[in-house]
Amino acid sequence: MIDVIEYTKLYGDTVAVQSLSFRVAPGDVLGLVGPNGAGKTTTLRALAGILQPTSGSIRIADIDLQTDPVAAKSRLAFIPDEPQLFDYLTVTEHLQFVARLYGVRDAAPRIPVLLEELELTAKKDALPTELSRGMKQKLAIACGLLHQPSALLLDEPLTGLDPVGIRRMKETIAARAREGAAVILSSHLLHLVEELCTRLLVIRKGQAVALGTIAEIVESRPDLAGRSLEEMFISLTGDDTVS
Ligand SMILES: Nc1ncnc2c1ncn2[C@@H]1O[C@H](COP(=O)(O)OP(=O)(O)OP(=O)(O)O)[C@@H](O)[C@H]1O
Repeated sequence: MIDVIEYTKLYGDTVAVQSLSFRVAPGDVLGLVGPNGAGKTTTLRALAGILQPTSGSIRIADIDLQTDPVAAKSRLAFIPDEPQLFDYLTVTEHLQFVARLYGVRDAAPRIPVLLEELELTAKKDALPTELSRGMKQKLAIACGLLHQPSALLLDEPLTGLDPVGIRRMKETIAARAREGAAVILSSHLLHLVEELCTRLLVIRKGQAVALGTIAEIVESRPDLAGRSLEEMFISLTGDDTVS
């Protein structure tokens, strides 16, 4: 479960996110969408405990991220759009290191299964410099999944993946939701969002302009009925939505 209550983040005078409140239940995949600069990355970094809120609070699996950050962070995984890897650790060593950090007891049998799921078995002894962009992305995701997080935060997870990799990544994300993770996925790829997400949060200029299933959003905005998600996005994030 992910709970965001009146979250606000200012960078100096810039309001990046304003009074954002939403909940992601176990098994839900929330699509976080909005134009460039809308506040998506700021929101994900806040949920990962990297950015302190200016005001408001965030709870991960019912644990307050500000008052008990270590416990809350141990229940989540944040996979940023640019994979952050260690230059001198191989693929397998990355996973072994993460297993130690998170105290994963059954890492030894789980690592080969994850490597296979993410098509990295052949590269298990490779260093990051020997991996393609897509392989680095897959390794970052494998590291995030190893401790079976209750909350999974993904920023543009398909960047750099080939068509087979994209299909497998979608299956990987959907499988984690089926197993009970609360997933937030930020992407500009609206077809991915439409396929994978059970609910949408559309933000613009740091404010929520729509939240719910597509049916719920259409119910509150009947003018959007029959429109494609792309048309809905353009209409919801257009200049007349937020003053
Ligand atoms: N470190 C920072 N210092 C100052 N302003 C920032 C900082 N990071 C982001 N911002 C500002 O906060 C706002 C939200 O940025 P954010 O990166 O969250 O947007 P985004 O929705 O992820 O955009 P994109 O789709 O382009 O990745 C923007 O106005 C941006 O310029």
